[in-house]
Amino acid sequence: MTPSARVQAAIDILDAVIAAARTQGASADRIAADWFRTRRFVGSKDRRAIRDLAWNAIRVCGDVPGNGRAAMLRLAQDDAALASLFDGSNYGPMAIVSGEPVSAGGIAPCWLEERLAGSGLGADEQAALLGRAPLDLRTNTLKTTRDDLRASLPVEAQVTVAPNALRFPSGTAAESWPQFADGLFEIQDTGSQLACLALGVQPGEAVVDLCAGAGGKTLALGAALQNKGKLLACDIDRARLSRLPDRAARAGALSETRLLNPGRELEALSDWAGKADAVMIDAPCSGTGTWRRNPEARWRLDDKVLERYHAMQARVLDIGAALVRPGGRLTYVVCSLLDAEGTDRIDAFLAGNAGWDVTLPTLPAGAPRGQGWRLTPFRDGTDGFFFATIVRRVN
Ligand SMILES: C[S@@+](CC[C@H](N)C(=O)[O-])C[C@H]1O[C@@H](n2cnc3c(N)ncnc32)[C@H](O)[C@@H]1O
Repeated sequence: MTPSARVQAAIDILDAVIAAARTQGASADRIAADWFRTRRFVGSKDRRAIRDLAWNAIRVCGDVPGNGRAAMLRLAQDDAALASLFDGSNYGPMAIVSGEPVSAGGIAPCWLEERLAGSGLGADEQAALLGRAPLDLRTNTLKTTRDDLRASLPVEAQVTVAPNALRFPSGTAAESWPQFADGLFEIQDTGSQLACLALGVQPGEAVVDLCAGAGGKTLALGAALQNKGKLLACDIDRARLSRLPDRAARAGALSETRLLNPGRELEALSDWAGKADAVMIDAPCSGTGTWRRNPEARWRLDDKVLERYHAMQARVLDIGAALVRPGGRLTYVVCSLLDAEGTDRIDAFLAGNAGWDVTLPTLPAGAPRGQGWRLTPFRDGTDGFFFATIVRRVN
């Protein structure tokens, strides 16, 4: 493909991403994957270049752009080489017309930038939300050690502050390595690994991962249990949860999965009521802490969407709390840095439920925020997370 044709391809993908953002349709990742699947003639170098162009354009447009061309023109404003590719050549974008619409820049829609600022995130912190994330993996300590894994890998790795983490440049194809097929590691951000450590799981405990999804955190909890004890992974999403058993088998992690009926979750969990030593609640959230990976997610948010998340967060907290034994604990996690989804949810829970105490984790990164702990891309070099651990009093 010519460089100009790559730009037009990125504009076409952007048009689809923008339409999907307006209608809560497919994610940008999904859209790009579908686009490339139906154009097998596009080689891997072209794919990478097209994707980089589209994602960079998404990053520089704070609010939903009018269309893909206006978004790409925003990127081209600070990049003369890119602007010169608007040359009207075959398969390339039409030449730039003076005065044509260019999307506004920014970190996020204005209302959302205000909420981030109100949640204690200054300009540097906000800008870092849109950086490029490295690729982190978690050594599966059920099968190997971090040092042995590191020595066996084809690419040089850095260690991070999480005890089992290794870090590689963005775009590293770690899932193609044989060590992945052998279950020696999982792809997991350092922040997510630290959030799992906050639950302090010990071998022999009875642990529930209430919002397990496809099991990213479940597998880390299973490794902490050393397969001694009980681990139950639940979710209301059949498709996500159904991916867990194969992953657990590859990792050699013992866990039971249980699909919950939305609105009737506790009926299916009656055997666990008041019995769990530890409950992980990786709650559904806006994902403001993962914009490095999904920058278009900020175009999908509005107050209604946020309110839906708040209701879901309150609900999973109530369900999880009902499972904790006296003296047991619960860690509430969101990959969002908005206080409304983090410390405010814990405040609301504690205001409505007597008999719980907050405990702060001891971790090698992050800092206290309200009733919990916060990790940020700018300060900690991880995805953005808030988590809080609360302990149920014995009487
Ligand atoms: C942030 S995702 C979990 C990601 C997963 N823990 C991981 O580490 O990959 C939140 C999950 O909560 C689930 N969820 C939402 N409401 C729920 C409910 N009432 N009970 C259980 N799971 C729920 C969603 O289906 C979604 O999979």
